[in-house]
Amino acid sequence: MAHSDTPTPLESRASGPLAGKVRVPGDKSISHRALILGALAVGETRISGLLEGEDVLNTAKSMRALGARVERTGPFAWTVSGVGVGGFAQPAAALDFGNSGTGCRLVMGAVAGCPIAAVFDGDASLRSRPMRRILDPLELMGARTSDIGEGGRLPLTLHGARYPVPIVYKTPVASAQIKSAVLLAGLSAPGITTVIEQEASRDHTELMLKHFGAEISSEREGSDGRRITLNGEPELHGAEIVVPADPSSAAFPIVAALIVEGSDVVFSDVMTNPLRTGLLTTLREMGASIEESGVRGDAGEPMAQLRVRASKLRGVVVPPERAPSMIDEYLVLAVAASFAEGTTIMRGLQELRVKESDRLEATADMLRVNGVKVEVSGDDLIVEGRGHVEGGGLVATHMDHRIAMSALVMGCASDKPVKVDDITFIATSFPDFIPMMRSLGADFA
Ligand SMILES: O=C(O)C1=C[C@@H](OP(=O)(O)O)[C@@H](O)[C@H](O)C1
Ligand SMILES: C=C(OP(=O)(O)O)C(=O)O
Repeated sequence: MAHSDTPTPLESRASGPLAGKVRVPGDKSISHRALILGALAVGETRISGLLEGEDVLNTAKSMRALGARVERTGPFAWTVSGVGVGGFAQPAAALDFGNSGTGCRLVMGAVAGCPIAAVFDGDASLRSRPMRRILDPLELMGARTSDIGEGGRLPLTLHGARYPVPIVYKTPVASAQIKSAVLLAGLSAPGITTVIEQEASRDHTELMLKHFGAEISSEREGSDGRRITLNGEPELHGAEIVVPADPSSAAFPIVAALIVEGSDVVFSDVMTNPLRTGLLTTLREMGASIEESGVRGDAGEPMAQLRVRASKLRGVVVPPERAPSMIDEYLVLAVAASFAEGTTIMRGLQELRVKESDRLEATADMLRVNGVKVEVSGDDLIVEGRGHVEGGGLVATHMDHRIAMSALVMGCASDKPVKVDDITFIATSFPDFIPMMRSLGADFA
């Protein structure tokens, strides 16, 4: 683990209006994929705006361990010289993905198509997360596992397939990590690999594979789903990647700006891929003032400038089919809902239970210790907003960056300060969160 193992607490107190213009760090999903596809391509990939958070740095290390040349050439600027599809070398030591589900699961897919064996491991949070959902399809494609933890968990050894077979795979849950693992393994399989999802999940892997020269197409399946087909054994060519700002990171200062009276904050280059904008849709339904301008695109990924002004929010019902497009944003949405007038019901949140922590319970606890009335009913989260939050609680972050950031955002506008027990995991996805929030006017001490 790169960060200190000693927990570092922090307190967030009500501040004056937040104001300024910021660019939050590069998108985490796109950053992982740029490194992995760069490593599987022939030639050089130049990445600008890479997220230099611990999750992504662990993926960079794993790509080096698998034989790619990965170099940092300047702030957020990286080059990768790849080994070609199927060309990974046997790593000398275990691959440690720290806290990162995405890094671990996508690299499992990439390794599954190469005739090598690699040990996958991570921290206590990652060791508690389910891996069967990834291993099941990879085994159908010819990979095998040994020395595997109880219940199909880390650590485990993955033996890639010598002759990978293409499959048609229907994902059991909407998960871009499962879809991406199958597609990355499918790169080494002769013929067509198909992934069918009942509800579309983020499509960054598909867009980036196309950008690197793969033949991949996607059509609608049912009302919300997709059928993705990939032609195996392509030659991927090194590419230029500009990583837009991460909407899942922007979510924290966006909610802070909405709840702190008088705030007016501008966010540049925020990725607005429609499969990631469920939070913006929901906040607008709640009455949030979020103006979008200067929409443009790069390699199929749209981005825009967002201007967010403090707003009176009201409770809403968030339908379950919206979950894939805002799966990492429910924690901070629950904070916004606590400051709204009226009840917010968020439906269909079962996937929150298998993230860095059980986010359904941890979110409810975070609100409860700060005096908010909240209920978990099956897989739904119900928050009673009263227009203000009492605060005064100590929030347990459970090795989860998004709990830590959500609680600190809550303290920006609560009546009494909110304290978190440990901020160290924020470095996994948003290393500059604390200085950036302070630059906008937040009072963290
Ligand atoms: O593919 C990705 O980059 C991600 C997919 C999501 O996970 P699931 O695929 O498990 O839903 C999300 O929670 C994670 O932060 C990033
Ligand atoms: C769920 C998350 O990430 P991962 O699955 O990559 O650990 C997250 O960043 O909220």
